[in-house]
Amino acid sequence: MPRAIVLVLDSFGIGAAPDAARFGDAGADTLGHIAAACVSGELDRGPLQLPNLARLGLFHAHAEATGQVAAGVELIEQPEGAWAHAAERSTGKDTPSGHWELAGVPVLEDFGYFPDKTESFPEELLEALIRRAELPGVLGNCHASGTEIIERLGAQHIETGKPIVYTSADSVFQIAAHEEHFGLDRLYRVCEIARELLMDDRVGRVIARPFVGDVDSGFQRTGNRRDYSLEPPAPTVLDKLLDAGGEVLAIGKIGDIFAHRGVSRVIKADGNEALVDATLAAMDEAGERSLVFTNLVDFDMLYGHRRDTAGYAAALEAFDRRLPEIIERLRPDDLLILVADHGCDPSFEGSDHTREFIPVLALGAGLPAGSLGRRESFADVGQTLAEHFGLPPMDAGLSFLPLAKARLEQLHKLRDRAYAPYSGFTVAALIETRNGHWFGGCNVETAHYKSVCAEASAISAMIAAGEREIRRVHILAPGGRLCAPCGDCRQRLLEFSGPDARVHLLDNHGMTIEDHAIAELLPAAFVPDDLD
Ligand SMILES: O=P(O)(O)O[C@H]1O[C@H](CO)[C@@H](O)[C@H]1O
Ligand SMILES: [Mn+2]
Repeated sequence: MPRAIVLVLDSFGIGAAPDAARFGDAGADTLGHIAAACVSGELDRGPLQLPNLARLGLFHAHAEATGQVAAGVELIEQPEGAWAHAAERSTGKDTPSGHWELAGVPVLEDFGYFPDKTESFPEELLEALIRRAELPGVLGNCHASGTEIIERLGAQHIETGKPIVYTSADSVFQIAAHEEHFGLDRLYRVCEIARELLMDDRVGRVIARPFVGDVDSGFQRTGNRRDYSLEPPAPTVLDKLLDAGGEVLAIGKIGDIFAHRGVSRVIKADGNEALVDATLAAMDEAGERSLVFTNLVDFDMLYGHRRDTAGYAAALEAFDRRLPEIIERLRPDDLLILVADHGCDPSFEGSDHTREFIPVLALGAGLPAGSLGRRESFADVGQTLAEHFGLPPMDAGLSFLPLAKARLEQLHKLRDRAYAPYSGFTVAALIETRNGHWFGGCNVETAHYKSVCAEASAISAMIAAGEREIRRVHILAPGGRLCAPCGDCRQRLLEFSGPDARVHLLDNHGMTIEDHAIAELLPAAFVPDDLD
């Protein structure tokens, strides 16, 4: 029975996304700029050493995303993993939307933001918070970096008892307070009240930012951070796995990010090393049909937002050294996927996230090594997980697993049975419906040369069985060559397809050579509404 291990290297982008300019992030490249800084001499160190990530195809993915090989890197001949670069469909570039999209649910409705750099929060909001949480007032009320603002206002906070509230370009309301002087439980309570007050404004997260220390020794944030997130807007692959009797082990801040929905167990650990340890322990004990889902937060929190390129490089190398321990623990049916949730280029101006492609590095579950190209959405990861666990398909995303063996055998059989004595061009089509059922067809020729295409015959089988909605069509042509549906069949497929339905043109091994939205295959189509 399948298991999956998904690690999110928080903020590890691999090059500006096509829409980066809209976010003020043109030219961002977290990995590329770290690699360049390492060889430039400015960090007083040698080239970035990530041999194990390279073996999974990391630098190949980066090169395909940016058109350039990262500085100081020589691409290895044959990576062992399957690699891709993926763009984000969600409208934000923050942690919740990134993770939810990875879990199959892109967030197309925007979150609520506080764009003003100072006096950022509405007066009524702060008044309500002060009243309900019985506070003497608040400090901050601006955009800030979390470490800088506690240095600046920590002493005043201790003196006045007023918590520090701040935000950033993300949809966040952050509250920093001293663990001993203010109290950790009290801070959590204040955050819960703020969460309630910010529900209607769709603010993605309220974050508790406890710290310790004093003016003389300086202030340090602790591992007791807590995120109070909105709930994902639709069932994620986590929810679906749980519904189907599976288990989700949420390591680090994953539980918080999904508002504890679709999570069987929360495992907290402080820092990347401890998070990797927790992941290894979870891999040892996770049963069949489990998802081990880890967020490695240090890349983002300690280095990306702090614009610490040397620290980011060292943290990547430290993770790379632990990667073999994870790979060694994989069982034959396990699928390992390494991804990120957004970028946070440490060489970029400001201290915010950057809109970037993320790497998708996958290993196991029969996935052949090689490039999986550009993925149009992080949701491809969620769809892949749904397919891996045999769950009903997600509404968004495209699985990058090859067609399951049994389905591929069915396609080959259908193609063998095709009746094409005149053209010799045998084709098979396999339709997957929205309800998760499958219907096959092959082409049938006749002496008067008016043949029935494979797609048409599969559609007939679907309709005869009482189903009407196509989700995907898999097409296999002679020799596994590329063969797109003819004009007639595009019209037929469109008749029974929702906007997300796709056609996959497969090779003999069941890998997608090309895939298209069915709607895009027939622009300016004549559709049922035109008859009204
Ligand atoms: O500067 P700190 O407090 O680390 O905050 C950062 O962390 C938040 C959550 O990831 C981001 O929105 C960014 O503002
Ligand atoms: Mn972040």
